[in-house]
Amino acid sequence: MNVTVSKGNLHDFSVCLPASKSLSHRALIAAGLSSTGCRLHHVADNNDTSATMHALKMRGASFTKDGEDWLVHGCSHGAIPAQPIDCCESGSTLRFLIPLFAVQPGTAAFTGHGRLMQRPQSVYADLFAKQGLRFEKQGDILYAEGPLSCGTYQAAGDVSSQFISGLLFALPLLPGESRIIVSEPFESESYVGLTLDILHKAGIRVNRQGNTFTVPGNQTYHMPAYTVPGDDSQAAFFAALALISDKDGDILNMDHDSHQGDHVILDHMRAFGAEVSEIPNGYHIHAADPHGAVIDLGDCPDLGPMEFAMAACVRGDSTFLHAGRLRIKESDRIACMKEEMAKLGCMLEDDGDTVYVHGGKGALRPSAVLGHNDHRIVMALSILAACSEQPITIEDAQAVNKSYPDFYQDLARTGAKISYDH
Ligand SMILES: O=C(O)C1=C[C@@H](OP(=O)(O)O)[C@@H](O)[C@H](O)C1
Ligand SMILES: C=C(OP(=O)(O)O)C(=O)O
Repeated sequence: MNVTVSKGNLHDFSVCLPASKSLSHRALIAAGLSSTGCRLHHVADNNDTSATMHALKMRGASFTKDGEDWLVHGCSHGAIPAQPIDCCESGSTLRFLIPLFAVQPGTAAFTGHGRLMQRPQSVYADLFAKQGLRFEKQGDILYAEGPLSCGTYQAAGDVSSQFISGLLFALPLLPGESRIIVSEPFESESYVGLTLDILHKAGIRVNRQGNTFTVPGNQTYHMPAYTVPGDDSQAAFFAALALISDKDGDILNMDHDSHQGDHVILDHMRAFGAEVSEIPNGYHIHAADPHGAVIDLGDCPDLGPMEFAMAACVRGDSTFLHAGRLRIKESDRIACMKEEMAKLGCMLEDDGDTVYVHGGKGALRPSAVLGHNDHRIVMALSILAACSEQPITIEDAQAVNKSYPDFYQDLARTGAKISYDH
């Protein structure tokens, strides 16, 4: 699908964020492991969370829709399906579920689409090899053998926190105590915090001392009823729109007490010269004095694409530190943003782990841009287009379905002009 976006009648706006994708995955998993049954409210409905639900069904959980809620009946030790488990394009689904299917004997097969099966699995590859278990990719199928043993798991912290979250979900189901020791730098650490929050709600005990997580075995999940909060990662798009377009934006369904690492978007917005104030159920963003900033993306990589684009439109240059892992997401988010922003006349340079964006861009050069099948690239480019007098066409725009299927409906409520070419 191609979508053409321009400024149209852009005005002050109010947008209500969808439910958090990260917390939805976690709540679905904790519920899918609870045999006591559980009601989940406001679960994010997108391709990634559907992949997690589908995989949990293959493991033996059942999900029934009751109005807006999901009623979940789970099981702690599920079946290993004969068919490959299709994780679609979701890194979270694949990395959270590999160890869960490996708590029992047998070999589970996983597959995926887009770039998923090329994204790194080195942390699990090493851990499975140490236990003499098969962990092997043949074409687009990954085979992972169980049973994992209790004991000590040494895991690199600089590839993806999703490996640590995956182990934290699975190790409580093993018969004895385990320890995970994460090496520095421990990047995207806040996401492990979200996993611990959900485990705690589900009655699972984990003792954390620094980078060492001690997990008693033989535990049982009891996920209580839970409402998934709004998605702070998605706030970046509309906060950036407010800053670049000089329209005031109310961003609703954003928890004031959020533990999501991407809540830091509010601090980033202040660093870029926005005034941010608390309002009931969210935040008000006002572009006071937009200018460049120095931003650390180590704990919040998903904010990168939108912030690169925003940085091009403000006065002065910006620097993004610890950005290297953006290369191993749904696309190489540094190379893709560089390529697409160049088409619009914006300049991004990179040097290893650091990205530099030259600010001060006035009118964007009208051009068709590619979304590279990456939802965050598509949404970042669409926000730039919504600030442009000239229409800009974004190709591959259906990628928004990965995390935010209603993105264009919400963008249309800001007054931006949007047309679709299916
Ligand atoms: O645990 C999670 O929900 C996620 C962790 C992050 O990945 P990394 O840990 O690989 O950075 C983030 O980029 C991803 O979108 C969601
Ligand atoms: C990287 C992302 O998700 P995942 O790793 O789950 O595919 C994302 O949502 O930007």
